[in-house]
Amino acid sequence: MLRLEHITAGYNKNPVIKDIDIEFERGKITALIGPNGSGKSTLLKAAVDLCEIYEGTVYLNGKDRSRLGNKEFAKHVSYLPQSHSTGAIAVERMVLHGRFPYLSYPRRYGKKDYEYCCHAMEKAGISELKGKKLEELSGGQKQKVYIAMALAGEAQVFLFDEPTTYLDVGYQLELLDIMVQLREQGKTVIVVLHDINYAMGIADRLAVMEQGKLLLADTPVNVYESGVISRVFQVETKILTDTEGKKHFYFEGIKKG
Ligand SMILES: Nc1ncnc2c1ncn2[C@@H]1O[C@H](COP(=O)(O)OP(=O)(O)OP(=O)(O)O)[C@@H](O)[C@H]1O
Repeated sequence: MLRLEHITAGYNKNPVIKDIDIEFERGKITALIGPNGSGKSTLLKAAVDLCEIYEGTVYLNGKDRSRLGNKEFAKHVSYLPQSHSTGAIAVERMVLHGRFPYLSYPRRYGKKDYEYCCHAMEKAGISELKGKKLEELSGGQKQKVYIAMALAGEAQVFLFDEPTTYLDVGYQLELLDIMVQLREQGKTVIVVLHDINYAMGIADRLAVMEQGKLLLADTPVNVYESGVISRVFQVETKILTDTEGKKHFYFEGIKKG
């Protein structure tokens, strides 16, 4: 579906991620984890051509991304960045922007666009905010608007960069559920998460980054058993099994010595 083949990418001629080689399959959730500054966001940006690519190729369904037009690519790949600009734009208008790649000349939103937009606002729990201006919203409400914008399209691949930021715990869990639903619909989900338990809970695969390199991409259990999490985050970890047999990470403390 989406493949990064030996990608080296960064900013201002400085490579940040190096020789990243990974394929994201249809109907699977991959959680990207790693310490601050390890290159998780840059990996997502490289996939959507928002940083400089020095080596390697991004493929979507076997086609070289650089040969697909931006609009064609955006039809299939939806990207939710870590930070957003805010302005005086109304919520519904903002969510409608998620329909932009699907518009043909004369670029007017039609009935179908409003239906997708309405459904996405419902999913994100912001229907009652649709007439408000973005600048009037709280951090969490704004984040939901951007989530709705990502959901308003008809993409096959979703890239979410720390989507739980600003959200209360109830909505964090709802968002995880939305990602699981996307997987059930056969979509590809790639999500940067700092909460390892969330990542363990929903991901088919954890991809661990450190200093711009992809160390390992494997099932959550295999990643845990490899000891890599404890090493890259410099923490002592344990897996606890709850009464329903679900496994949870427990961070005992900072690694000593
Ligand atoms: N626009 C930019 N211009 C120059 N350097 C950048 C830019 N964005 C990120 N970097 C650098 O690239 C490196 C990796 O940053 P990136 O945001 O990809 O890491 P991350 O793993 O997503 O971090 P975090 O967990 O803190 O969000 C950092 O050293 C950062 O300073």
